[in-house]
Amino acid sequence: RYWDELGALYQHLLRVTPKLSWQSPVCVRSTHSFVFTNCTHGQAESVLETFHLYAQTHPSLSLGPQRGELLDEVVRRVAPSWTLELGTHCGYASVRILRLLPPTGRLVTVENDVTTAEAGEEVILVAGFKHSQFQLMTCPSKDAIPGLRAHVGQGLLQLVLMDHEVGQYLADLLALEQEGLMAPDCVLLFNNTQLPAARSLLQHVDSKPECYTVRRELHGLLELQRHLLDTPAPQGRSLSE
Ligand SMILES: C[S@@+](CC[C@H](N)C(=O)[O-])C[C@H]1O[C@@H](n2cnc3c(N)ncnc32)[C@H](O)[C@@H]1O
Repeated sequence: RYWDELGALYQHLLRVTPKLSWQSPVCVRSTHSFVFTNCTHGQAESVLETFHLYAQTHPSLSLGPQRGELLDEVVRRVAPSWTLELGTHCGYASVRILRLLPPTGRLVTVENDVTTAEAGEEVILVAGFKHSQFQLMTCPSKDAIPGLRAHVGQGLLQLVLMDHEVGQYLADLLALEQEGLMAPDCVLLFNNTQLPAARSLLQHVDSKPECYTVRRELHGLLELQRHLLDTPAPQGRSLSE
């Protein structure tokens, strides 16, 4: 029951303790090899179950089943044509998203670590998805976002999941706005918003009630709804309440 919290703490430690960062590739290789060896290839549900099995005995950076179910609910509701994920890791959330997309739905997922990106891409392919359904960009999010307009088109992102470096969330949200990438009613999910590094994002959202409504914040996963330009802002709650 505490693995999700341990995962968030582990991720936080990796960020604030550079000496520990050597453990990150070890975690990636071990996650990837466990999933690759034990799942039924071509079956997305089996890939997800194997991630869960791994997380029962190892710290994991994957979104996990609890937050994963919230993600599923959002993907089903939004049925997005274009989804952006920042922070692919071993492909757990990518697989969750891809298995629920409508037939024409596409996922762009961004991972800045080369070894991790290769592992994540292999897991997504092993789950049975094709390069025509997803694109993995291997670069920091701040470099990926400016090039996305040519790929995705203006105002077409309907779902964004930020699950990378929490301190980067606000800068990336502002960049998505500046590039005009999000649809007017785009839904945004931010993982680990309980961490202190998310404070600037939460303050920004609180200061822009005319732009964003907080739909909910559960298990550290914050869901925001961008407002349609021609409709009044729905009544949301303040994050500082
Ligand atoms: C918590 S893990 C993502 C978990 C993944 N969404 C899942 O559910 O399996 C965070 C990942 O973000 C990557 N990352 C961190 N900062 C990044 C950045 N600025 N741009 C792109 N990727 C980043 C890390 O290398 C790591 O693999």
